[in-house]
Amino acid sequence: MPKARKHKRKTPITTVEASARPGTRGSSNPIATRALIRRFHVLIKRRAQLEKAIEAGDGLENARKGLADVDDEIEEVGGLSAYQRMSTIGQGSDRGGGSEKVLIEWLKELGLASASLKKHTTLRLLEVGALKPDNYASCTAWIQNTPIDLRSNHPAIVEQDFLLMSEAEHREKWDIISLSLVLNFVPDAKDRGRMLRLAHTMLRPDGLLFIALPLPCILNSRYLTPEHFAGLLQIIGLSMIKSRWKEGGKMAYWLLRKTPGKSHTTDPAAYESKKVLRPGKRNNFVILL
Ligand SMILES: C[S@@+](CC[C@H](N)C(=O)[O-])C[C@H]1O[C@@H](n2cnc3c(N)ncnc32)[C@H](O)[C@@H]1O
Repeated sequence: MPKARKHKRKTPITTVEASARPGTRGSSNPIATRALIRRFHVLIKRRAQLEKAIEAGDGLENARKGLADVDDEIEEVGGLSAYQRMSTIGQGSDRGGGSEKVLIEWLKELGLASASLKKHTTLRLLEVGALKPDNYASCTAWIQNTPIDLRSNHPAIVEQDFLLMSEAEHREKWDIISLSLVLNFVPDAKDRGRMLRLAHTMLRPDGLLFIALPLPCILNSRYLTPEHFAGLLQIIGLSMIKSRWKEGGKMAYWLLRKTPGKSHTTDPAAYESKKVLRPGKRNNFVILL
């Protein structure tokens, strides 16, 4: 466990740009929006580290003080609700629209829309990390969406932590699960791995998992490359059927199919602790089993 660092307060994000402040309707400044999103990610990661330190009894006094400081700053920047608002604004414009467009396009390409319409059935979709209740409103004839989020900002979004959903209750229940910009929000690398395994359990045989991540998570991480990520997915029992990103782009998308058996071609030990795969000035994003 790293020592609790002396907390040096940075300039509060709320002073960066007035239009990005919590309670303000929108930001016309994408730099301020991205600054808040990035700072929020740093704060929740630090928070998770401090909570672990407290649990383990490491440097208790410093860790408690650090946690109180982090909580103060999270509150100062407007908490999860400000983060969600900035995400809606920032990512929408960064991506030219929500990632649901990519998923819908792929499902249509696979013939799933027409097959469901023909059979008069709907695909059960669990949308994890839903900022809006109606992302799939154009597909209600063939998709029955259940949007969930840690913090619901609409009555139609169920307030639920995906990591706390009952495995027994949801085993093989879902046709599709969407984790769009959610794995990178989860502060702990092992919890990210747990999230993928849980999604695998909750999908019906042949079910589909959709993942969206900011491109630097795989193209500019010390610990994760596209190939390493593909190996991890294989171990969990997810085979890649579609992927999309371009050099210089902002986002990466994957569509994965639950496979019956887990792959034994890759050594799971390679995914249990982080290893530097590319040195240099890079980010630390990683997913561990
Ligand atoms: C960056 S937003 C992404 C929203 C949207 N899916 C998109 O692609 O734009 C991440 C959302 O995931 C939610 N989230 C993170 N971890 C979660 C969990 N364990 N269970 C449910 N929602 C979660 C956060 O509360 C946040 O609203």
